[in-house]
Amino acid sequence: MTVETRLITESDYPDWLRALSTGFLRPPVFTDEEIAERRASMDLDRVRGAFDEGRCVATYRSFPQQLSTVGGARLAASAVSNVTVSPTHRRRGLLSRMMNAELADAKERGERVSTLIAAEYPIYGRYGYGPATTTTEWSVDVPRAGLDPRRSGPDDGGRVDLVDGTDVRKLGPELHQRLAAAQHGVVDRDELWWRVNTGAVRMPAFPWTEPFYAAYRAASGTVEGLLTYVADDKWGDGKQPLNTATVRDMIALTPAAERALWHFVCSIDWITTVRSGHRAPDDLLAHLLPDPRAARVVTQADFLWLRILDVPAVLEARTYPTSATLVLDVRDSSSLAAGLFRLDATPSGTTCTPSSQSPDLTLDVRDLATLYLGDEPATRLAARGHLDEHRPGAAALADTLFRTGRRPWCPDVF
Ligand SMILES: CC(=O)SCCNC(=O)CCNC(=O)[C@H](O)C(C)(C)COP(=O)(O)OP(=O)(O)OC[C@H]1O[C@@H](n2cnc3c(N)ncnc32)[C@H](O)[C@@H]1OP(=O)(O)O
Repeated sequence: MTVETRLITESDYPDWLRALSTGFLRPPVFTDEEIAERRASMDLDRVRGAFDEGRCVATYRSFPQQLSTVGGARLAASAVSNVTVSPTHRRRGLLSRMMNAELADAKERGERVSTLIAAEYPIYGRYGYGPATTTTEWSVDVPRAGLDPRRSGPDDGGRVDLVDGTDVRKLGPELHQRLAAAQHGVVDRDELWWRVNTGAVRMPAFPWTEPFYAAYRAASGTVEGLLTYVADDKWGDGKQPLNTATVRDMIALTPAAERALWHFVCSIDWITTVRSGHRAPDDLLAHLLPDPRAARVVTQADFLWLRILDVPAVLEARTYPTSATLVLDVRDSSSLAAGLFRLDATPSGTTCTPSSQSPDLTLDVRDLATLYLGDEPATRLAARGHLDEHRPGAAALADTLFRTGRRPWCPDVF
């Protein structure tokens, strides 16, 4: 049986969407309106499929993305999404064919990294991707948190106001730009993201529940935070409220905003549980509660995966807290990014160039991805057997160079 993998054409698109839903175990039916809406957001030059006797049996898409690195610079990324192979055609190498073609194209286009959110951990390491951020979700037992039940609002001169989706579409993009400049690991959100996530565009495959939105304004009058949450209207047999508030999105540009919005959602009458949604592992939430043990971690897992395509460009793009030199031997089974590189880092600027010196550290390109945004120290990678140290102290030096004060965080699934 010959199965062809290729970029799709306009006429393939409805069948491609059907295959995508089939692979994600969602009902494979679409209205004409949904087909048109989804088609408008896709650049067919970056949409691949596999075809068997004319029927689409695998899907794969990439789109241009900006990834915030340490220090606030944005890296041109190729974001990979919509990866499926129909259950009739699994484990015949279709994903590998589409992935290898797309990574070569991304490198050719000059994209520095490829990014994705992995459905399952074992899939993408073989293609040079490594987990680069961690996601944490907390469940807060509100009655145990110890917040003052008489609390009526922020005590810092700021205020929290309920707003609507139109306000969020106006306020959100600028707040998100500021978040992206301050927080490494953040990926950009386009206009469609804001429309879909405020209900302005609705897709039958993703039933919409209108959420509540709240904005925090500092005493200066500047909006510094936005919160989106839903509640489930649950009551106990004894007529006690047992509502869970689930946070869909929270942007907090300052610790004051973070504090005000967490305290707000944990103080809403009838809410006895708060689910935090995808947060950074070092989110302040637990420690903003008088009793931090009221916040229990319910999810802790890898989140954003990175595939470095251009080692010098990527290493030069981020900032480093101190001056040091390291020679890295980067291994890459596909040869897209392999090489020996000398990193001369300083707080005011960094160069990374091919080198012929003997290496201080050897690591696979996927482990460089895990090191890159500062989520995992080099010494821990060495302890796990993922990094070889050739010069004593080199791994500890890499810790100093790559670690960051706050952990990287990617708020979005894509
Ligand atoms: C970014 C995203 O979109 S994440 C979403 C990914 N999609 C899904 O999880 C949907 C359900 N799963 C699928 O559609 C498919 O199983 C896919 C896309 C994950 C894999 O597609 P396949 O065509 O079966 O993969 P392919 O045959 O190219 O496999 C390549 C290698 O990866 C391995 N592999 C593939 N999928 C998995 C998996 N889920 N777990 C472990 N190993 C896997 C294969 O065994 C093979 O290993 P080998 O090189 O040692 O022989």
